[in-house]
Amino acid sequence: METEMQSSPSSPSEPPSFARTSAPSASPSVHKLESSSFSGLGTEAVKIAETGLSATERGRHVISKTEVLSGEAFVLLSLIAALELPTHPVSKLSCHTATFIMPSSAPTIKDIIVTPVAFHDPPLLNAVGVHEPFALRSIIEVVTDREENGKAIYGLGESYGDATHISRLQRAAERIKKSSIYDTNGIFRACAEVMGEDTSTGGDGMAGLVTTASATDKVFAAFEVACLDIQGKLAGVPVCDLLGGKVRDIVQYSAYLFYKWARHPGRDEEDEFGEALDPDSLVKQAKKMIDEYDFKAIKLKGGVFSPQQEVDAIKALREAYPNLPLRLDPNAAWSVETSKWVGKELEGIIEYLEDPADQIEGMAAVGKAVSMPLATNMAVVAFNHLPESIAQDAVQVVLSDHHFWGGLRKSQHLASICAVWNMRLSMHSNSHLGISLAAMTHLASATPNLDYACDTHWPWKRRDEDVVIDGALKWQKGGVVVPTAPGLGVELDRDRLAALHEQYKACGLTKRDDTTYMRKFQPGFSAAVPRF
Ligand SMILES: O=C([O-])C(=O)C[C@H](O)[C@@H](O)C(=O)[O-]
Repeated sequence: METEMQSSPSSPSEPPSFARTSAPSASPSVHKLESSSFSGLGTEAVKIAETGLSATERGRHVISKTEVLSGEAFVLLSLIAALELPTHPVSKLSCHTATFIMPSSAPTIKDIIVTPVAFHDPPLLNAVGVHEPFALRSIIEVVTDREENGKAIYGLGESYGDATHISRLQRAAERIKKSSIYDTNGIFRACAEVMGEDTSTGGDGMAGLVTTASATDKVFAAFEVACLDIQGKLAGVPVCDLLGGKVRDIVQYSAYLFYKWARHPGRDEEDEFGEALDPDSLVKQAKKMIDEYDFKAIKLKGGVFSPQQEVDAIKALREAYPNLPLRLDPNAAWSVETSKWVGKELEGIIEYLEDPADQIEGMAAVGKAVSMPLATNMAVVAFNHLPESIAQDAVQVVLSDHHFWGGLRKSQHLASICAVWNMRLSMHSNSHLGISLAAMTHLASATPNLDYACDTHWPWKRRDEDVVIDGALKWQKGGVVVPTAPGLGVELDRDRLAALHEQYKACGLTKRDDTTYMRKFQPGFSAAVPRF
């Protein structure tokens, strides 16, 4: 333990004022507690220290003094009582100003490892093209300076796998080393600084479907989740407890249907779902997913075929599943007029229509003409989009996504804003692995108004491909049981991580680009909106 007392010329009559400052980087685990004046405290401290009592007894003695001492004085005397200071150095406390250097209880970030991975992805069709044979992600391991059973305590995050995004994560990782794992505000500032210096372009990780989210929030989110994972592990509580406690034991997800090809052209592997290019095959797809997961809501990714075909598909799903809420999402592929037509056709059939038209203005125009709520994960994807959207009443449901809304706590800020402005909340997803599913589940479990069934791409992932040890995430009744183990509740499987990293290196992809891939097979394909 290091203690340091320094005198200074400040007036003894000034009230004590303390500032807790981060220690110099050379000694990251140490914090300074400074006082400009300790008028009268030296005497009190000496009296307590000289009692010869044990630390616990000295603590009690300090508590008995709290009625007469200011808060700052109480802090100082508590330190003396608690920190086993030997009597003789304390007796030298005849100064009026002091700086204590005490060991910090906050673990700091010792290292961050960002590992790009690739996992198999079926040829799922959307408005901008078709999924490539591999989905890319980045796995973020934040390693602390603390150990348990001889192993460093670490936290996990998961994010996009585009090379540009990975390079941003790596640069931010260097900047936030030595930060306290509790200082997520400081980590955010460091990410903002790094992004302020960034000149790279692209890296959205979503094939151009979401381009206006905050790059800082995207970089920060992965580190925030990892820090919360560590905080939960250290406190012995699940992440949902750090977010206010779970309000539901199971987080519901929707059956996320896609039009799809049977296999990637030129590749042998056929996935378990087969082709789905018409209403009947989509109903079959829904049945397969619902039989396996017991999903209680259905979402269809549209924007692929003519609006009439997609309306027919929704009507077929309604017939097959009369009681399940339905949603249709064409990723802004329709004009305002087409959107209005679809809205009228599907009145009373779908619970919300997701991103029918482009931008806040397009959504607001559609909203004036249709009766169902409009949802978005394209028009409103950052906090600075909210005022305009609210002013125009452009959307009634925001699809949160902690990967681009700045992590779990900022997603909860979004939830509060939605509650105030009478908007509802759902959750968006992209192809992802178990770390993201755990984070999504903790967030939704602890956010009371995030009460629509969330989106997930989980059923599209091969069961044997992940980076976490199997068994922690349990599917039940259409949802994921909120993990109760400390932190996110998932642990890294290093062999699987290594295998998916090798797959990343071998697959030759460096960014998600559904459009270029689609053009290999349909050279005239255009992702420009509106397509219909
Ligand atoms: O709801 C959405 O817009 C999405 O899920 C975006 C995804 O990237 C989806 O379109 C996909 O996986 O093709």
